[in-house]
Amino acid sequence: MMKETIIRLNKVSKKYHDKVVLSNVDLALKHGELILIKGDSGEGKSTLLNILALLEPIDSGDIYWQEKNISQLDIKGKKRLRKVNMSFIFQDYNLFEDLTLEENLKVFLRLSTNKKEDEIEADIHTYLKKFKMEDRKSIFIKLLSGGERQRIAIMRAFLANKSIIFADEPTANIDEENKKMIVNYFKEWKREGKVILLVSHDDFYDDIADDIYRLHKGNLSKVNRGGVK
Ligand SMILES: Nc1ncnc2c1ncn2[C@@H]1O[C@H](COP(=O)(O)OP(=O)(O)OP(=O)(O)O)[C@@H](O)[C@H]1O
Repeated sequence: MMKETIIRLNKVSKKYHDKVVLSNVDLALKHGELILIKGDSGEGKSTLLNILALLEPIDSGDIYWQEKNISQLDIKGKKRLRKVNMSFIFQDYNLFEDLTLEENLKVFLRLSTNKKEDEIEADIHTYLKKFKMEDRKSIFIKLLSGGERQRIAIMRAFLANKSIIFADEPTANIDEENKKMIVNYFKEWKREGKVILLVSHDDFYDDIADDIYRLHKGNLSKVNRGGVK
């Protein structure tokens, strides 16, 4: 079965001042796929992620949403697409330090979804259990470890239940055992038809990636994996 494309970049270029960060980049994100982006520091991985997330304007090229050209969409329209369809796992977590874990999840869901209060409560309960964090729910975020925060950031993206997940080095602080757990969640997301765009140096994800790309000097090239997926 052909996988449906959600978002696609066509010959997208971007520079900051004189520095070319992306040069004629083509990339399609399809339902049920995990795409891994690698590249040295400063090569433009976050810029690429931000462009796909409609957070960063482009200099030239086109962006298609379900094969409709949205390059000219205004900020409001982009924001709407983002709110309905996209969630993020960032390196700095963006958690509220002075709220408890449970309060964090509630505030997040109120802001990022249109779920009703009883749905929010039920979902939080389910996911706290799933991520084995029920016993941490009343603890202030500032008292939790780096690994726990990272798991919470990932749990939050699950809870938001959007079709595209953008993750920038999501497991930098996580031990092997928890990494395996996270990888299993990514697999579950793929099975549900979600798209995951992952920026990571970690070879840990190579096996579950449908495609791996390397960004270098503005060019995005597919890594040849010798036919093995
Ligand atoms: N808003 C901006 N204004 C000017 N230059 C920028 C801006 N954002 C990024 N850059 C520059 O563009 C280049 C690519 O940055 P980007 O953050 O996308 O790289 P990266 O591959 O994600 O790096 P890292 O792995 O270190 O996070 C860098 O040289 C950076 O300094």
